[in-house]
Amino acid sequence: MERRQSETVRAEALRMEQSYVSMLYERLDTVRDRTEKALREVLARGASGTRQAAFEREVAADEHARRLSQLSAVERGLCFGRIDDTGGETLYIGRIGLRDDEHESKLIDWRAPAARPFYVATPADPGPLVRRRHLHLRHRTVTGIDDEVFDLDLMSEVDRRTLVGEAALLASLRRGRTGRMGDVVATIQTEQDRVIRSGLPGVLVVQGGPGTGKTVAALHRAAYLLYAHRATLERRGVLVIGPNAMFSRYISQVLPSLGETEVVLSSTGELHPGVHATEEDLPAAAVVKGDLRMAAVVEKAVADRQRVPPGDLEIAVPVRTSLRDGVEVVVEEMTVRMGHAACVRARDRARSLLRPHNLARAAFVRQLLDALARDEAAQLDRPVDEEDLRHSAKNLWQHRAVRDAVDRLWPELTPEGLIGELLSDEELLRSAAEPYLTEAERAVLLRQHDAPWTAGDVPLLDEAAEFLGEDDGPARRRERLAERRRQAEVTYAEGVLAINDLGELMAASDVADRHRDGGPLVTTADRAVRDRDWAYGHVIVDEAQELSAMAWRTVMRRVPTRSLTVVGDIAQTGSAAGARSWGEMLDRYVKGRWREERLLVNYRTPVEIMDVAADVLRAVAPDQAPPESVRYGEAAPRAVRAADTDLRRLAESELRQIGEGRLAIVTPDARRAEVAALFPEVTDPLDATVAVLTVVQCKGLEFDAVVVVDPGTILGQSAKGGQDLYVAITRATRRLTVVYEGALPEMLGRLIGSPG
Ligand SMILES: Nc1ncnc2c1ncn2[C@@H]1O[C@H](COP(=O)(O)OP(=O)(O)OP(=O)(O)O)[C@@H](O)[C@H]1O
Repeated sequence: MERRQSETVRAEALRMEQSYVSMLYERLDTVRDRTEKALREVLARGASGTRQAAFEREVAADEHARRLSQLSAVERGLCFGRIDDTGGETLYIGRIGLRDDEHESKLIDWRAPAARPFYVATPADPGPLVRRRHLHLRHRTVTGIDDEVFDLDLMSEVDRRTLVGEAALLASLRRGRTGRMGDVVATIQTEQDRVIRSGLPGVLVVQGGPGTGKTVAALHRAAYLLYAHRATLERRGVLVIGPNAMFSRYISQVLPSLGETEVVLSSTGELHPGVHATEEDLPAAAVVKGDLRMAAVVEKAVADRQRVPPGDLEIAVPVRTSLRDGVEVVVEEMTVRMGHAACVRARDRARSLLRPHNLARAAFVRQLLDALARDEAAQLDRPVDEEDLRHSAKNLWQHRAVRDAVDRLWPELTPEGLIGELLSDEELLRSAAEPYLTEAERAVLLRQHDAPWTAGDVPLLDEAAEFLGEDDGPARRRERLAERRRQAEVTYAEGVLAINDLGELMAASDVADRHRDGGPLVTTADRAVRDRDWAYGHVIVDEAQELSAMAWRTVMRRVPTRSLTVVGDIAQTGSAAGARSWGEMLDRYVKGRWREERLLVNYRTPVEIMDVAADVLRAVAPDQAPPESVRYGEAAPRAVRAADTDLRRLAESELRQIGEGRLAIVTPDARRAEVAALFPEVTDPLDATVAVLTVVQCKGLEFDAVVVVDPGTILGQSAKGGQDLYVAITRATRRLTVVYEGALPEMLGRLIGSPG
């Protein structure tokens, strides 16, 4: 009887919520229709008219198009929560804010201050709330509700619980993995909310064990910051740096699902425009490349390319040429000279300008040509007035031999050219590195000329770019011209915005950038990725424990304001050049000015699997505490002997167990190819049902079931092998199998009951 009554109450509540949610979707449709209509009208106005009219049309079209894509992005799960407070007020929380025609608020954006109680109320500290309700939607239908009633009389029973919306959270955690991270806007937890809404300025470090939602919280933080500081961030942009391109793809859908499409996702191997470094260095090379001494090595490598000849500079140049059969041939040559001491002076003077190498080159060339022209005039017994000298210098510059000589002495260099040659030429490397690196350290850097770029090369390329500067040739001139044109557009845009009273809503420079020359629209994100010197408004670094000291220099250059979110786990550091503490990497830049938030709850890995991981952590990093899991799993983790195991069969049976989910097989680096060959159908690991990955590759990802192959070799493959095993084990959301060779490592003893 009582049960039937509560079912009736529930059905009534569902009906009520459905009617509210239907109203919200109707409203969304209306706003979408209006925006679409406005866009169509603007486009229908055609391309004719004054420059101002064309400009206004472009601005309006772009704004409508952006709004439209945002409105489409929020279709799924538009509204997910409701709060009722002690004053009798009810608010609905959703992906965006919606108002009715009377301007009354119908849906609160999750990022608005008014939505905050939804995320921070706990039974122990409910704030003004009497109830929090989670709404579950399938398409536009309300399929369920979860209530938490903050009834003070019941507090003693529940006040130990700190999970927000526990039922909704657990339902979300139990879902099978899709290969792409999803947003968690409906179930953000209080400790994560603190991270997400922490202020924009300064450096926030988010330290937390595996599965504590560091990545997902950092991405929601990006969306929050864009909402709360749109004026600042839309112009300068937000950059999210992950460990590799696969990780960037893994997280790529979170921000669009929150209606934010303009955040730049990059990886440490892609921070230097034009280079996509996918390879990893061996640990010994990674350590040397990541060391700050490499900045001095690169500086010396540049200085080494500013040469003087061992004696006088002598260049044979044609004096007379004639045409034979239409081909110009040299009939007389002369040798023009510049004394050794003068060469040294020219080099030192060019260096003393303290300009980057490619920019100082012009000064060196000028002095060289001047000296050669004087010598030429003296030999030909010509008078030397300034005008003549300029003329003969210009003539000399036309000669191939002169240009070749200059290129030998002070070549125009690209970062790729400089670093590529430095690392593959024993002599260049010895000269640049001898003062700073030992012979053994130099030896590990040396590699083949055509070796692919590694992630560890990228900070070196970036460093080189600093010392080389852009060349002052045609590219630079084009750039200056473009900048002047841009300035003119900004002035023009300011005028247009003032006339139309839009000045407060849009920055003229943004408008000018997006509508310049009627060419393709250029977003902040587009411009930022292409520009090495771009200064972002905020940078989020994920898996930040892996960055070397040199990589931090590269990151810091991208954000002169030092507004950063640094996300990672010191206990998971796998790179030999990575961080042992946050202070070690950050104090150099922001000593005493970085703040830390800790995330302590693991939402990914069930208790039974986390117990195994905790044993590993205790053995390899006893000073680090593992996070606490929020739920129990469905199957006990197990260990099986490799000798008794057919990996393909094991994979098939795991896949049967997890149904729709995904399986990862994590192998030692040296065994990946051999294991991957057993699963030839695997293409993109993110889309495959079976992904065969090394530990580096699986970092940051998660899978319903994980098979760890040969843990003994993983443990031994580097000084951080223990951390690697910890990472591998904590990728599992439901099932873990360890396939071991010989004896099971002692730290995994729990898997077969007793150690040994
Ligand atoms: N509040 C939440 N609601 C629902 N799911 C959550 C929540 N927080 C985290 N998760 C889920 O937990 C899993 C782990 O999150 P995430 O990958 O962000 O953790 P992490 O701390 O970055 O882990 P790692 O250090 O191992 O890479 C993800 O599936 C994420 O969606």
